[in-house]
Amino acid sequence: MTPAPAPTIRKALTIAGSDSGGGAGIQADLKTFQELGVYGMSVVTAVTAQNTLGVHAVYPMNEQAVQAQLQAIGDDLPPDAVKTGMLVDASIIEAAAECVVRYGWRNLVIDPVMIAKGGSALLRQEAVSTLTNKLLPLSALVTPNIPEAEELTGMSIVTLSDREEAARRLCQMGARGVLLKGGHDPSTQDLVIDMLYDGRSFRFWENKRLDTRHTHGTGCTLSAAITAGLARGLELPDAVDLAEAFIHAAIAHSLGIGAGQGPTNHFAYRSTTKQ
Ligand SMILES: Nc1ncnc2c1ncn2[C@@H]1O[C@H](COP(=O)(O)OP(=O)(O)O)[C@@H](O)[C@H]1O
Ligand SMILES: Cc1ncc(COP(=O)(O)OP(=O)(O)O)c(N)n1
Repeated sequence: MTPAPAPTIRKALTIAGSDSGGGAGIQADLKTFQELGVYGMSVVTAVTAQNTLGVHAVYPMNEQAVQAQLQAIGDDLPPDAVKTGMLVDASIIEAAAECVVRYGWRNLVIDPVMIAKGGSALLRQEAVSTLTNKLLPLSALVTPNIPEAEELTGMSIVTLSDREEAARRLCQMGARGVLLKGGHDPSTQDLVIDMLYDGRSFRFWENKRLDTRHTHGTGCTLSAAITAGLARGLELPDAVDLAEAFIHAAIAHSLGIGAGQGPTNHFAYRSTTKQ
């Protein structure tokens, strides 16, 4: 009997910080990749001592350690899609940008992580301009929440037309696409509205706003699910569709662990959806 052909293994890389509590960062990304059938790889930029009560300490990796991890991936395991999360400082952003160019990595999703929900800084303020100048122009998609979009564009975002203007500006700054997330918008009380702009048109995803405190790592999980979709060969709107379903299930069926703001449930999508 002829053996069945080997399945194509799709690979995704996350360049991000470690969350010891497992709800955000590298851990959330790898769980999401695994759940969506993509082989996950990681470049660790920092180790955080973190749980559902907050970020207790941050230990950045040195630049050489980050470069060595990037090179190890680039020389042997070309990813089909790449996402970035906590990038700490300008030197790490530059190392990541340099490898994206050197190895020709496509499907780059930037989650411009700046401040954890508890208020801890995950990116140095002076590194924001390096992110916009060096990494943004290489991206297929940037996924800011509203405060991050305000920081990146320098404009305040209150209305829906502000959101559209911010997305246009981010594309003018070099991003190919923008997913502006609505979790932080107080004006939509019963709904969360995420908006995709591809440089030409807008598309909206409206979901019921779930009444839960367990939303730690939602941004990481959403961007990792989009990255997994792109690695699997989906077009951007279809990858966002998949990721929206994944994050909504993960929040709706949260695990309820920890005394504070707990993680989402990365198993929920698989266990509630016919695959
Ligand atoms: N209470 C909620 N109910 C349902 N979806 C939510 C809720 N909070 C956030 N989301 C979704 O989680 C994702 C992350 O949103 P957001 O909170 O804006 O970003 P971040 O986690 O980066 O701060 C988005 O897809 C958003 O729609
Ligand atoms: C190591 C690490 N990376 C990113 C975050 C931020 O996660 P995010 O999904 O944006 O939101 P919160 O987890 O802050 O609620 C993090 N906390 N740690």
